[in-house]
Amino acid sequence: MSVTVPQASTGPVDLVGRRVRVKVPATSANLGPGFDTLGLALARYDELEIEATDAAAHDIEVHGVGEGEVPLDETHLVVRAMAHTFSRVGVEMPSIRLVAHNTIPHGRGLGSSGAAIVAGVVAASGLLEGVVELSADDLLEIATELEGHPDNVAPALFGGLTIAWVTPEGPRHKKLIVHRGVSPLVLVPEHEMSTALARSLQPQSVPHEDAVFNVSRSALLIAALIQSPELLLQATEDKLHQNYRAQAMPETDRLIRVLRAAGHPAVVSGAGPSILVLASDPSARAEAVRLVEESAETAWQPLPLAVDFLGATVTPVAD
Ligand SMILES: Nc1ncnc2c1ncn2[C@@H]1O[C@H](COP(=O)(O)OP(=O)(O)O)[C@@H](O)[C@H]1O
Ligand SMILES: N[C@@H](CCOP(=O)(O)O)C(=O)O
Repeated sequence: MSVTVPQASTGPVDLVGRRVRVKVPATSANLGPGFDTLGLALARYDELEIEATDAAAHDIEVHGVGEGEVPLDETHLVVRAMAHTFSRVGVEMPSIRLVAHNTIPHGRGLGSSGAAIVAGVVAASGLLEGVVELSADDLLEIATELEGHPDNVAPALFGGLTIAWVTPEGPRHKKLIVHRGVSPLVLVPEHEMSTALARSLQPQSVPHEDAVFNVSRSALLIAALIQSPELLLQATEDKLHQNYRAQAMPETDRLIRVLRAAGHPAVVSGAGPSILVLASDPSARAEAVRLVEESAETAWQPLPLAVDFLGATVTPVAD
C-alpha cells in the first residue's frame, strides 16, 4: 500500500468537527464452492454517523442489532477498524462520537463483522479526506487485514457479486453484475455460530479430486450468476467447507439437503448457520420458504433480499 501523508496536516486537531455518514450492506460469502473467494452484497444495512471530537474518550451509541451486547469502548469492532486504518496511514486517530443503527444479524453468516470492519475503514477514509487518499485496493487491503479473508469485505465495500483473491501485493477484487433472474433468499435461524469456530473445523488439506470438483463448480458458478441462472443448482455444489462444518450446524445441513432435493440452489451463507437460496424468481423463493417452514424444528426467519449494487457509501455531513 502506498499512501502520501502530508506531515503538516496530520494530528487529531485537524479532524475535529469532521462528520461522516456511512452505510454498509450485509454480505453472503462462499456461495457454495467459492470458499474465501466469492461474495454477494445484499440490501440490508448497518448505518452509522461518526464525528471526530476533542473529547477525552470515544462516545459510542448502538441501536438495533448488537444493542446492549457489543462493547462501547475502543474494543468496539468499528472503532478497532478505524484505529487500524489511522495507524496504517500514520495519522493519530481522534476521539470519536459514533451512533450506529444496525440491522445485519450477528454471528449468522451475513457478514456482520465484515460490515463493521468496512464501516470503520471507510469512515476513517472519509474523515481523512483531503489528508490521505486511499484507493479501492488500499481499502480492501486494510479491511482484509482485520477480517482475515477478503470474501465478505470485498462485496461490502464494492457491492454486487465479487471475486476476491490474494496476491503478494495484497488482495484484489473483480465486481460483477448478477443476472436479473437471481432472487436471493436468506433463511436466518435464532441461534448464532461464530465464524472463528466454523473455521476451526476446516482441515489443513483436502483430497485433490475435491479441489478439482470445487474449481469446476466455482468457475461454473460465475457463468450461472451472471448469465445462466438455470445452472445454479449444479454450480452451487461444494466439497471444500460445508461438509466439514455440518456437525456444528446440523439443522442448517438438513434443511439445505431438503431444499436442494426439491431443486432449490441452497448453500450455507458465509460460515453459517444461515442458508442462502439463489432462487430464480419470487415464486421459487416462496416455495423455498414453505419447504423450510414445513421441515424445520426451530424458527427460521425468511429474508428475501435484493442484491446491493453500490457497496459501502460514505458521505460528509455538514453542520
Ligand atoms: N456492527 C457491529 N458492531 C460491533 N461489533 C460487531 C458488529 N457486527 C459484528 N460485530 C462483532 O462480530 C461478531 C460476529 O462476527 P462473526 O462471528 O464473524 O459473524 P458474522 O457471520 O455475523 O460476520 C459479533 O458477535 C460482534 O462481536
Ligand atoms: N469464507 C468465510 C466467510 C465467513 O462469512 P461470515 O459471514 O460467516 O463471517 C468462511 O466461510 O469462513
